[in-house]
Amino acid sequence: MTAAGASAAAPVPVVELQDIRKVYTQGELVFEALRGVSLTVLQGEMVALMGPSGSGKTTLMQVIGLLDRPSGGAYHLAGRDVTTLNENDLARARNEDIGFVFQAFHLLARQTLLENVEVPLVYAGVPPRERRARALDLLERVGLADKANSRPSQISGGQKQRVAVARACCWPTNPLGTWIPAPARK
Ligand SMILES: Nc1ncnc2c1ncn2[C@@H]1O[C@H](COP(=O)(O)OP(=O)(O)OP(=O)(O)O)[C@@H](O)[C@H]1O
Repeated sequence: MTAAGASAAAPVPVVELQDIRKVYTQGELVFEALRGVSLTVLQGEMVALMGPSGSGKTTLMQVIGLLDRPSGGAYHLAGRDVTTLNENDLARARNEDIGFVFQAFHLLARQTLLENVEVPLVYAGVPPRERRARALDLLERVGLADKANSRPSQISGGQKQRVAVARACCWPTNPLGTWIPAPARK
Protein backbone atom coordinates (compact mmCIF):
# COMPACT_ATOMS: atom_id res chain seq x y z
CA MET A 1 0.00 0.00 0.00
CA THR A 2 1.30 3.44 -0.82
CA ALA A 3 0.70 6.61 1.13
CA ALA A 4 -0.70 8.34 -1.96
CA GLY A 5 -4.46 8.77 -1.71
CA ALA A 6 -4.54 7.37 1.82
CA SER A 7 -3.84 10.60 3.64
CA ALA A 8 -6.78 12.69 4.82
CA ALA A 9 -7.07 16.26 3.52
CA ALA A 10 -5.14 18.70 5.71
CA PRO A 11 -7.39 20.75 8.00
CA VAL A 12 -8.01 24.23 6.65
CA PRO A 13 -7.03 27.19 8.85
CA VAL A 14 -9.98 29.56 9.25
CA VAL A 15 -8.56 32.06 11.74
CA GLU A 16 -4.82 32.78 11.65
CA LEU A 17 -3.42 35.44 13.96
CA GLN A 18 0.27 36.28 14.02
CA ASP A 19 1.78 38.52 16.66
CA ILE A 20 -1.42 40.56 17.11
CA ARG A 21 -1.07 43.67 19.24
CA LYS A 22 -3.71 46.09 20.46
CA VAL A 23 -2.91 49.40 22.09
CA TYR A 24 -5.60 51.63 23.60
CA THR A 25 -4.76 55.31 23.92
CA GLN A 26 -6.69 57.83 25.98
CA GLY A 27 -4.96 61.18 25.73
CA GLU A 28 -1.53 60.68 27.28
CA LEU A 29 -2.41 57.22 28.55
CA VAL A 30 -1.30 54.26 26.47
CA PHE A 31 -2.42 50.75 27.43
CA GLU A 32 -1.19 47.62 25.71
CA ALA A 33 -4.12 45.18 25.89
CA LEU A 34 -2.72 42.52 23.50
CA ARG A 35 1.01 41.89 23.28
CA GLY A 36 1.73 39.56 20.40
CA VAL A 37 -1.06 36.99 20.25
CA SER A 38 -0.62 34.17 17.73
CA LEU A 39 -3.42 31.67 17.22
CA THR A 40 -4.64 29.31 14.51
CA VAL A 41 -8.17 27.91 14.49
CA LEU A 42 -8.82 25.14 11.99
CA GLN A 43 -12.09 24.47 10.21
CA GLY A 44 -14.42 22.55 12.51
CA GLU A 45 -12.35 23.23 15.64
CA MET A 46 -14.02 24.47 18.81
CA VAL A 47 -11.95 26.87 20.87
CA ALA A 48 -12.69 28.39 24.28
CA LEU A 49 -10.84 31.57 25.19
CA MET A 50 -10.17 31.71 28.94
CA GLY A 51 -8.28 34.15 31.12
CA PRO A 52 -8.58 36.44 34.14
CA SER A 53 -10.76 39.54 34.08
CA GLY A 54 -9.03 42.28 32.13
CA SER A 55 -6.62 39.93 30.37
CA GLY A 56 -7.85 40.89 26.89
CA LYS A 57 -10.46 38.27 25.89
CA THR A 58 -13.02 40.82 24.69
CA THR A 59 -10.34 42.81 22.90
CA LEU A 60 -9.16 39.68 21.09
CA MET A 61 -12.72 38.66 20.16
CA GLN A 62 -13.36 42.13 18.78
CA VAL A 63 -10.27 41.79 16.59
CA ILE A 64 -11.21 38.27 15.46
CA GLY A 65 -14.80 39.41 14.82
CA LEU A 66 -13.58 42.37 12.73
CA LEU A 67 -15.28 44.79 15.13
CA ASP A 68 -11.93 46.44 15.93
CA ARG A 69 -8.61 46.70 14.15
CA PRO A 70 -5.38 45.43 15.68
CA SER A 71 -2.56 47.92 16.24
CA GLY A 72 -0.10 45.45 14.71
CA GLY A 73 0.35 41.90 13.51
CA ALA A 74 -1.26 39.84 10.76
CA TYR A 75 -4.77 38.38 10.59
CA HIS A 76 -5.90 36.01 7.86
CA LEU A 77 -9.56 34.94 7.83
CA ALA A 78 -10.23 31.91 5.62
CA GLY A 79 -6.91 32.63 3.90
CA ARG A 80 -7.55 36.32 3.25
CA ASP A 81 -5.54 39.16 4.78
CA VAL A 82 -8.22 41.17 6.57
CA THR A 83 -5.96 43.72 8.25
CA THR A 84 -5.88 45.89 5.13
CA LEU A 85 -9.62 45.88 4.31
CA ASN A 86 -11.47 49.19 4.12
CA GLU A 87 -14.64 49.78 6.18
CA ASN A 88 -16.99 48.57 3.43
CA ASP A 89 -15.07 45.35 2.90
CA LEU A 90 -14.87 44.81 6.64
CA ALA A 91 -18.67 45.19 6.90
CA ARG A 92 -19.09 42.69 4.08
CA ALA A 93 -16.69 40.23 5.73
CA ARG A 94 -18.57 40.57 9.04
CA ASN A 95 -21.80 39.85 7.20
CA GLU A 96 -20.53 36.93 5.15
CA ASP A 97 -17.80 35.31 7.20
CA ILE A 98 -18.56 35.87 10.89
CA GLY A 99 -21.41 34.84 13.18
CA PHE A 100 -21.64 36.44 16.60
CA VAL A 101 -23.67 35.46 19.65
CA PHE A 102 -23.48 38.46 21.95
CA GLN A 103 -23.66 38.03 25.70
CA ALA A 104 -26.72 40.32 25.78
CA PHE A 105 -28.13 38.77 22.56
CA HIS A 106 -28.94 42.17 20.98
CA LEU A 107 -32.14 40.94 19.34
CA LEU A 108 -34.32 43.58 17.67
CA ALA A 109 -37.23 44.07 20.08
CA ARG A 110 -39.84 45.08 17.50
CA GLN A 111 -39.06 42.34 15.01
CA THR A 112 -40.33 38.77 15.15
CA LEU A 113 -37.90 35.95 15.85
CA LEU A 114 -38.00 35.03 12.17
CA GLU A 115 -37.16 38.60 11.15
CA ASN A 116 -34.33 38.70 13.69
CA VAL A 117 -32.74 35.57 12.24
CA GLU A 118 -33.15 36.94 8.71
CA VAL A 119 -31.22 40.16 9.39
CA PRO A 120 -27.80 39.06 8.01
CA LEU A 121 -29.48 37.90 4.80
CA VAL A 122 -31.33 41.21 4.44
CA TYR A 123 -27.97 43.02 4.49
CA ALA A 124 -26.59 40.48 2.03
CA GLY A 125 -29.44 41.20 -0.42
CA VAL A 126 -30.89 37.67 -0.38
CA PRO A 127 -34.45 37.68 -1.84
CA PRO A 128 -37.28 37.59 0.77
CA ARG A 129 -38.61 34.12 -0.03
CA GLU A 130 -35.15 32.50 0.21
CA ARG A 131 -34.17 34.31 3.39
CA ARG A 132 -37.46 33.37 5.08
CA ALA A 133 -36.90 29.73 4.19
CA ARG A 134 -33.35 29.78 5.52
CA ALA A 135 -34.30 31.63 8.70
CA LEU A 136 -37.17 29.23 9.36
CA ASP A 137 -34.85 26.30 8.76
CA LEU A 138 -32.44 27.70 11.36
CA LEU A 139 -35.23 28.38 13.84
CA GLU A 140 -36.29 24.75 13.40
CA ARG A 141 -32.74 23.60 14.11
CA VAL A 142 -32.74 25.46 17.42
CA GLY A 143 -36.24 24.17 18.26
CA LEU A 144 -38.10 27.47 17.94
CA ALA A 145 -39.97 27.21 14.64
CA ASP A 146 -43.30 27.30 16.51
CA LYS A 147 -42.35 30.73 17.92
CA ALA A 148 -41.23 32.23 14.61
CA ASN A 149 -43.80 35.02 14.86
CA SER A 150 -43.21 35.82 18.54
CA ARG A 151 -41.18 38.85 19.66
CA PRO A 152 -38.08 38.69 21.86
CA SER A 153 -40.06 39.99 24.86
CA GLN A 154 -42.28 36.90 24.68
CA ILE A 155 -39.55 34.29 25.06
CA SER A 156 -37.16 33.15 27.81
CA GLY A 157 -33.45 34.05 28.15
CA GLY A 158 -32.38 30.61 26.92
CA GLN A 159 -34.71 30.90 23.95
CA LYS A 160 -33.26 34.34 23.14
CA GLN A 161 -29.83 32.78 23.15
CA ARG A 162 -31.04 30.10 20.72
CA VAL A 163 -32.44 32.78 18.41
CA ALA A 164 -29.06 34.56 18.60
CA VAL A 165 -27.32 31.28 17.69
CA ALA A 166 -29.68 30.84 14.72
CA ARG A 167 -28.96 34.41 13.58
CA ALA A 168 -25.21 33.86 13.98
CA CYS A 169 -25.49 30.86 11.65
CA CYS A 170 -27.58 32.79 9.12
CA TRP A 171 -25.08 34.07 6.58
CA PRO A 172 -25.13 33.83 2.81
CA THR A 173 -22.20 31.42 2.78
CA ASN A 174 -20.00 29.96 5.46
CA PRO A 175 -16.33 31.17 5.48
CA LEU A 176 -15.35 28.53 2.96
CA GLY A 177 -18.14 29.35 0.58
CA THR A 178 -20.84 26.72 0.97
CA TRP A 179 -24.31 26.76 2.44
CA ILE A 180 -25.12 23.47 4.13
CA PRO A 181 -28.89 22.79 4.06
CA ALA A 182 -30.57 21.02 6.96
CA PRO A 183 -31.21 17.31 6.55
CA ALA A 184 -34.62 16.47 5.09
CA ARG A 185 -37.34 16.51 7.73
CA LYS A 186 -39.93 13.76 8.11
N1 LIG B 1 -11.50 51.20 25.12
C1 LIG B 1 -10.53 50.95 26.00
N2 LIG B 1 -9.66 51.91 26.35
C2 LIG B 1 -8.66 51.67 27.20
N3 LIG B 1 -8.44 50.47 27.80
C3 LIG B 1 -9.27 49.48 27.50
C4 LIG B 1 -10.37 49.66 26.59
N4 LIG B 1 -11.03 48.49 26.48
C5 LIG B 1 -10.39 47.63 27.28
N5 LIG B 1 -9.35 48.22 27.90
C6 LIG B 1 -8.41 47.58 28.82
O1 LIG B 1 -7.80 46.49 28.12
C7 LIG B 1 -7.67 45.37 29.00
C8 LIG B 1 -8.37 44.17 28.38
O2 LIG B 1 -9.77 44.41 28.40
P1 LIG B 1 -10.82 43.32 27.90
O3 LIG B 1 -12.17 43.94 27.97
O4 LIG B 1 -10.35 42.79 26.59
O5 LIG B 1 -10.63 42.19 29.03
P2 LIG B 1 -11.45 40.85 29.27
O6 LIG B 1 -10.45 39.75 29.40
O7 LIG B 1 -12.52 40.68 28.27
O8 LIG B 1 -12.09 41.16 30.69
P3 LIG B 1 -13.43 40.62 31.41
O9 LIG B 1 -13.25 39.13 31.58
O10 LIG B 1 -13.39 41.32 32.74
O11 LIG B 1 -14.61 41.00 30.58
C9 LIG B 1 -8.26 45.78 30.35
O12 LIG B 1 -7.20 46.13 31.22
C10 LIG B 1 -9.12 46.99 30.04
O13 LIG B 1 -9.16 47.88 31.11
